[in-house]
Amino acid sequence: MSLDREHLLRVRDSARQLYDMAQIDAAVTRVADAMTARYNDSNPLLLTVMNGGVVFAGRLLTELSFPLEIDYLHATRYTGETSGNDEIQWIVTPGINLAGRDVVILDDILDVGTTLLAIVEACKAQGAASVATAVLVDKVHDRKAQPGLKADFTGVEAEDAYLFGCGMDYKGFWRNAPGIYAVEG
Ligand SMILES: O=P(O)(O)OC[C@H]1O[C@H](OP(=O)(O)OP(=O)(O)O)[C@H](O)[C@@H]1O
Ligand code: HPA
Repeated sequence: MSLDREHLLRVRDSARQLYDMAQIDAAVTRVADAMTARYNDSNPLLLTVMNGGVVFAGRLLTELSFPLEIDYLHATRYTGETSGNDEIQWIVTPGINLAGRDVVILDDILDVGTTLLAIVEACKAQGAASVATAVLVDKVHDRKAQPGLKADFTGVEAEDAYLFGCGMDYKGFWRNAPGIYAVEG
């Protein structure tokens, strides 16, 4: 999507930083430690949800020192907008056979949770032995798809604002922003 450059710069410059990269890296290390405690004796398959999961996955993977495989999928329900559709759209499904595997889904954000729930169900339907979820950010509000819905591994919690940075986009941009930012106004 191409958007007015001035608008994009204004959104970035007026945003409020909620977490800087030092705080993000500390959170990623906590997630890595918790995943190590659970998967140290197995060889899970880590599935990154593109596009948003790319930064989280990149920073997490080198902190894990047990045998693992990676693959990715691309599912979206926001498609460059700031509010989502009820149905998720599958663009790429995992290339590796999930049957009998311990699968861990990696994504940037658990917002309503519709996306993660659909992906978990799809992995179970393909015969995964177990399916866990890991997100960099859990947005705190009472609109979760299921009451009390949580990921198995969570980096940080964030307030109920539209967020960007560390993989999360504002209308397709600023996934590259270093840290987590709340759009103002
Ligand atoms: O919990 P939910 O309310 O379902 O929202 C979370 C999902 O929304 C974003 O993906 P998006 O559809 O924007 O695709 P993207 O990864 O390409 O940004 C994000 O990466 C999560 O996958
Ligand atoms: O706050 C958000 N920011 C970016 N992507 C998202 N996908 C769901 N919620 C968000």
